[in-house]
Amino acid sequence: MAEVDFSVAGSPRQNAVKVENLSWHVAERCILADINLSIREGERVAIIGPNGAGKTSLIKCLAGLHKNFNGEIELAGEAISRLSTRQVARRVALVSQQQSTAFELLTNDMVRMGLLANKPLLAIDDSGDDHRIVEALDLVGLKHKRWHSFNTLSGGEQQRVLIARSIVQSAKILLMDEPTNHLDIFYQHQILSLANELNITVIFSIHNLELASQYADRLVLMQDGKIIAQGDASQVLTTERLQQVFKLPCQVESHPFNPGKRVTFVSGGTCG
Ligand SMILES: Nc1ncnc2c1ncn2[C@@H]1O[C@H](COP(=O)(O)OP(=O)(O)OP(=O)(O)O)[C@@H](O)[C@H]1O
Repeated sequence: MAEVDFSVAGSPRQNAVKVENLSWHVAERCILADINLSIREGERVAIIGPNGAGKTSLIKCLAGLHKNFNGEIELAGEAISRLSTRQVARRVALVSQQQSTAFELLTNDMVRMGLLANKPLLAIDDSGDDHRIVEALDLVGLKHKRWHSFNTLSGGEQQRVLIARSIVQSAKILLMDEPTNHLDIFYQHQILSLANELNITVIFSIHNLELASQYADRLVLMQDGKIIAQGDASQVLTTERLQQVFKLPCQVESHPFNPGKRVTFVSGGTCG
């Protein structure tokens, strides 16, 4: 299958992320191969693809969680392999799939963790820190839950707290691994709009192709650990390609209410 070229003519913005010839193996198994990707500052990129395609693995590589990869990953022009954990945390915030904590942490504690990218672990909070936590919680509409136990919040509220954490972290790249999982339709839209309103680079993996096309400037389609297409929704979400990747007959149309695509799969059918 031919790879769709993606280029932005005359863009003055520098790359937030540049990935060259990335591969990642576990034991003898190749999980990611031949990954090449350049993401501009402020771009919103959705990583899509079937189960096991390598979306989470790629996001973890970009977050600095997998260190034993081959190839090169640059964050704002610096090779990730030359950055300390704290330096990576100053560049990248990660919202991973919603998880309860083993400890009884308060919402405030979860958000406060974002401050640690920029200050020593045992440093005492000053009034500026306090203000930033409140401001971030206010932005995600959860100031009133500041002193509640994180584990008692709903899935959507927990995701918003993790976004508040990334706001106080002040990273210029937000990575989100399936941020809409377990969320109702309202919160799915709310989380993705909120992320886009931050005006930073946002890279998220997602199964819902319509949300991907609605909220991302660019889609990156993965299959079997490789990028098989990237570009805007019209370039990537073609009937032929989706049928080949998802093994179901489908129809792709312009969405009637937003600039994205409407994709309908026919259940029970077989394809490819
Ligand atoms: N640490 C690991 N050790 C061994 N295999 C792994 C590891 N991490 C990922 N894999 C394997 O790599 C493949 C890709 O996994 P990954 O979680 O990246 O896919 P994904 O596209 O995010 O899938 P999903 O849509 O199901 O979340 C899977 O087959 C998975 O089992």
